[in-house]
Amino acid sequence: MKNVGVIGAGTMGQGIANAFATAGYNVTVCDIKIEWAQNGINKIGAKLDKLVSREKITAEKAEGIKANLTAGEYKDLADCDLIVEAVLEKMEIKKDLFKTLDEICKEDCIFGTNTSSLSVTEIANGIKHNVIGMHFFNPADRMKLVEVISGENTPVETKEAIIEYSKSLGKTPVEVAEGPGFVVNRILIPMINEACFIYQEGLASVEDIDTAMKLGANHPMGPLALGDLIGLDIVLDVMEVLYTETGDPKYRPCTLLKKMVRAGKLGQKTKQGFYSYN
Ligand SMILES: NC(=O)c1ccc[n+]([C@@H]2O[C@H](COP(=O)([O-])OP(=O)(O)OC[C@H]3O[C@@H](n4cnc5c(N)ncnc54)[C@H](O)[C@@H]3O)[C@@H](O)[C@H]2O)c1
Repeated sequence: MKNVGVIGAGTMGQGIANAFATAGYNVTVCDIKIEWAQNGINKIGAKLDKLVSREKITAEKAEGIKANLTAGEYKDLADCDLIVEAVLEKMEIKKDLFKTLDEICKEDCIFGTNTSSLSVTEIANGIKHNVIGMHFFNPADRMKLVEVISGENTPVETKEAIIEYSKSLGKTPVEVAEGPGFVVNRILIPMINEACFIYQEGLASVEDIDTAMKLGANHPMGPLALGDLIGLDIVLDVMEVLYTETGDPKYRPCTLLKKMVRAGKLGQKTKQGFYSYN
């Protein structure tokens, strides 16, 4: 079975590592410290144990998945066929990481980035390995979509390989050419921003905006509750990327959104956003 390295053992890295390990890949998880990588693996283990106790999977299956996961350091990634990075959404951090791995990984190893908004072409600039966007959705072990984003210099064979990897995880890949926000975030995040404007203009209450979109558009969740779930800081970050990359005023972030982020009202993770979570 192929060897996969997952870098960053946070929210997305855990889900991505879980998805690959469940599909039978040998997965090495890295983070800034090996203890943090191990901590991420322990959290995946706890999630699997919960599924066993709810009789969703067998204990044998859970142990098999756990056995496919190892915490490692970058030097342990030399034999990897694929790297998927899920470190912080900062261009310099992603570029530095791939520069380091460029010297370690075998020549035909593909470098996948889980970036939500950054330019794949820019991340790949100066890197010898082939780089591609492999954008999972949260929770990555359960959500079915993978956006496969080719940068300007991504070879067709690399794109085809990532489509096959995605299918092997039981996911549905969608091909996207590089553009800010790709498909999902280009549609979803401005919708949340628009809901912020509607609330800011006093046109409807938070609850009524969410009810309107749930019952009127059949969305499982209202846009403001969804913003709270994603994190309003992330929503703002993506709006700023859309705005600065395109220069199009239709992507200007709502002032209320900026104010809430400055006030530390980021949604569920700070227990206060459009709703209170105490
Ligand atoms: N959270 C989401 O819903 C979501 C969805 C799709 C894509 N993404 C993208 O996935 C990436 C990770 O997001 P997240 O929500 O998992 O973040 P997170 O903060 O939960 O996890 C990031 C992890 O990366 C580690 N890290 C930071 N710098 C590192 C470095 N130089 N080397 C190794 N590890 C490093 C951190 O210690 C942390 O464990 C981002 O690019 C984000 O835009 C996030």
